[in-house]
Amino acid sequence: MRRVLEPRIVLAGIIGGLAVGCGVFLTATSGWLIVQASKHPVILTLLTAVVGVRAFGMGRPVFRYAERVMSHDSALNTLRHRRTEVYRRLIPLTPARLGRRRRADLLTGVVRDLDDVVDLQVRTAVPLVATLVASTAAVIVAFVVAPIAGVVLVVFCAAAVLVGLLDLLLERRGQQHVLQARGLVQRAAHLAAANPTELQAIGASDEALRWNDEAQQELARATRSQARGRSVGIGMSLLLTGVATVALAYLLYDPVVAGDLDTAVAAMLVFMPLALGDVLGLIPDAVGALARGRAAQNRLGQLLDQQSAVHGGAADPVASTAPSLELQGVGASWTGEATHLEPIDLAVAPGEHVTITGPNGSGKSTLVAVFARHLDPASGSYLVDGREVRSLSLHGVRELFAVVDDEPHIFVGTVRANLLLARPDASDKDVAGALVQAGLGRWLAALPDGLDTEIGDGQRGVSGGERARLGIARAVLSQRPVVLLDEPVAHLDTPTARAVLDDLHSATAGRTVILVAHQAVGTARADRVVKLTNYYSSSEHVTTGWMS
Ligand SMILES: Nc1ncnc2c1ncn2[C@@H]1O[C@H](COP(=O)(O)OP(=O)(O)OP(=O)(O)O)[C@@H](O)[C@H]1O
Repeated sequence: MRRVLEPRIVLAGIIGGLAVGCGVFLTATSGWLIVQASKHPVILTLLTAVVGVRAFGMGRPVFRYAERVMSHDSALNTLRHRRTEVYRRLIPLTPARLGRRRRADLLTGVVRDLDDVVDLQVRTAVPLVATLVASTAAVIVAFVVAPIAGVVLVVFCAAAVLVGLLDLLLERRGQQHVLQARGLVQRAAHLAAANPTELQAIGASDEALRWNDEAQQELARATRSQARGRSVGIGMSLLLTGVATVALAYLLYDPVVAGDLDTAVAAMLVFMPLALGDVLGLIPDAVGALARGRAAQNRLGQLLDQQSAVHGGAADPVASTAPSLELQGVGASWTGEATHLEPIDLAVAPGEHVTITGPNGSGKSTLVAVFARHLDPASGSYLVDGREVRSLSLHGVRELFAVVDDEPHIFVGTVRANLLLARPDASDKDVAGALVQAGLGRWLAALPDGLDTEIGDGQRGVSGGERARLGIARAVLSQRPVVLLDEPVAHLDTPTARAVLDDLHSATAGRTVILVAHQAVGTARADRVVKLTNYYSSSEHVTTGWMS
């Protein structure tokens, strides 16, 4: 709450209160002016009210503008800091604590949640402070002019707050339903869009479309029910405004209650609930944003409050060229409960090219995660250049490794920008050299704008083989001494996979390579093949005849 109600946001709320207050007093003064004018008084009597109407009329947009500038400036500033903080807290959790959600989905969810959290300032705090300021000012004026009008306005405001609480309750319930339905739509759409050929092959296209239809219908139902909740809130606010206006008119025109109150002043007071109705009408939207923001805050808390799966020390690794890597009885677990990598002894010499094979689920990717420092060993020792890895700085050790997975991400942007992620200060010559080494020389030569060619979603298509090679080119460009590859050719046909791996071994001569691949294609040019099994507590080593 302290982070939402920052001083600048409170100030913006007060300025917003002046803006909506101007609106309330503009309506009220207009009421006085119309009734007073109907009595044909001396024109000077009306001048003060005319000046008031002009001042309130001009004050409203000026204060509104000032409030918008200040609140948005503050919220964007908060967003900048919170995003940096969230990314800083996400990095140590990657990948072990992020579950099996696709990274893009996770990031989209985090960004959306963060927007909702920061919206608490602009969409909840500012309107609520503004409503409080304007309604307090209106109630005080009403009390001073005619206490009975003050009482009616207090009851009106209290009832509006109760309606706001009811809105919050309905909004919270609807929110949950909408989020579940949105998740369902996302999963169904992703299934159909990402696997059209596979679905066709197993004759499940119609079933996938039906699932999409059902998910959309569920989302429509959830959205309709949420909108119904909101409209109940808005309808009740309007009803309250009507009741308060009629009640005030009835009371103020009753001489027993109002005494000898001037009719023009009575008109001014009767207009007040109408004008306040507009102000209190901000409450349903504000509580909607409050429910969304709180739910987003909880989700982010659950994600970010997790303990990191890796812990490093303070010492820097000294290796600038390929380090020696050694696992002594290293086992690992993603969850801390089951064992996902049986204890293994494995020493990798500097510059050695090792291929890891084994059946599905034998822990090949887990082994890569341990090497890359994405996961701490659950048992045994992992030594880098003979030093226990947990005594070395996490950042320093991670900098030794270039990691390539089975689906290297192609960002929307130029070929150059996609490569420079690996080494931002690389020259065009280095970038082109890395592409040539990864077997993309002819591809680069055929690109219409060379390194400036746009690739990624909706841009120039990149085939599976080209994508795998782009991942390898990034690893080559990074100049990191150890390259870890987790099934980089998993989605390629055998001849293409062989060609890609051939280029990989040539491009990384002199560097250490640890490659997870299938026996059929990944072993030909490796110095050594290590086979993991599900059943034994040690790995089986097969040495091939080929040496780099
Ligand atoms: N991020 C993760 N979170 C939780 N469990 C995981 C995670 N990654 C892998 N596992 C579990 O660890 C075990 C070993 O999986 P791993 O992916 O390392 O095997 P693999 O040999 O690479 O399998 P595959 O050939 O199918 O890729 C499996 O039981 C898997 O469910």
